[in-house]
Amino acid sequence: MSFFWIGTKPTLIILDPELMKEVLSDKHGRIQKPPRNPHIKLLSNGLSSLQGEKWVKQRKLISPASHQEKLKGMTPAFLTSCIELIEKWKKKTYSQGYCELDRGMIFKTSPLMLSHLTAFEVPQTIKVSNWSNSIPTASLFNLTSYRFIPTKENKRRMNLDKEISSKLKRSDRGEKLLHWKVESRSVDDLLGILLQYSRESSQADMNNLKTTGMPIDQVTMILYEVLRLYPPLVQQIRYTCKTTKLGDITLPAGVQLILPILLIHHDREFWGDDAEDFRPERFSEGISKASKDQKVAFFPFQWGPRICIGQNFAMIEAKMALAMILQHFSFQLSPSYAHAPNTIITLQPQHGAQTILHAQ
Ligand code: HEM
Repeated sequence: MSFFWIGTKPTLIILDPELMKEVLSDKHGRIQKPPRNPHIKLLSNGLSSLQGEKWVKQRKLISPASHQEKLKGMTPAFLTSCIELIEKWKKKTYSQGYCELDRGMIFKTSPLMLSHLTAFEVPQTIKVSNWSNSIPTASLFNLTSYRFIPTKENKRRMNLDKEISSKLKRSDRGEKLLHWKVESRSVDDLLGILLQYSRESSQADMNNLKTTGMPIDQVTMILYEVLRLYPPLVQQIRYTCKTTKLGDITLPAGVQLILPILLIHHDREFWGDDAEDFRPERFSEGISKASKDQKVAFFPFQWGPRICIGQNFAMIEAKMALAMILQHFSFQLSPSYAHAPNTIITLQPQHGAQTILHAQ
């Protein structure tokens, strides 16, 4: 633990994963998330920014949709999305057998993805990928009214917002979703909508995926290792709102707690001398055995009651997408790629992730 001041805020950086878990597991309202500034609220005004009773209510409402069993039923919908993407890439590679892509292709706003994210009320994945250029400017001018000034970036953001809303309104599923949101009906309704999506047409591809025997466990391992080296959220901030005992020390109210996820994910003390290397095999026996002394030092989805509600969803979707894509294409970094991870709310490649895609 190291203690210092940021401006007028007494701040504690927590470097011990056990203490980090303690902070994130607080159920007594002693430790909370800091209030968000209005620009961040624009990006994400759903569950992740709620506190107290409102959070408890909404989390309870959404939780059933995030359980593994429920999500399994959504595989046809995931598959359809992947097939659409593969078809698009096949067209691009058709003439030369390869093409160069930049990041963001996967996050092009497919109706399915829109409905997923809206369902959980986390529009940030889409919005961050599209708005990333506007954020540094916004954070420079940390003024509540800045977002209303009709700058080029603000206009782009407003248009994107309109586009997303109108896409949702146009599609049948979208209409149902909006209805669902307005009336707060059961989450099962939403899953029903997603399940209907192309159930029959994608069954053949599901069978195909099974017979080609992709080493799905290895795909998992790869995803974990990527999330260890490049966790989308590099740190979490909390603050004590009451006197709080943490480990051996008692903190007064008003102490800012910084949880440096990225730093812990790269710490040799927990991951060994090869902490900087990309070595998916370290997860071959699961998360708890991946780090030294079986201490869990892996927090890409956070921990405790506010753990990412979309983690199963994200992992299933990513696993399936990767397994399917690798059956049709191989990847190679483009010579124009420059490795420069950068944080604009989430960790992302500053100059893009130019990749050469080869049709198999
Ligand atoms: C690799 C992908 C993802 C990662 C690494 C990730 C990570 C995280 C993290 C670290 C948090 C805690 C944020 C905080 O407390 O400030 C969080 C919260 C959340 N995530 Fe994710 N997430 C991912 C994908 C998703 C997806 C696909 C969804 C929805 C379908 C989702 C929905 C949410 C929600 C609703 C919360 C707020 C939970 C709460 O406050 O109770 N996430 N996520």
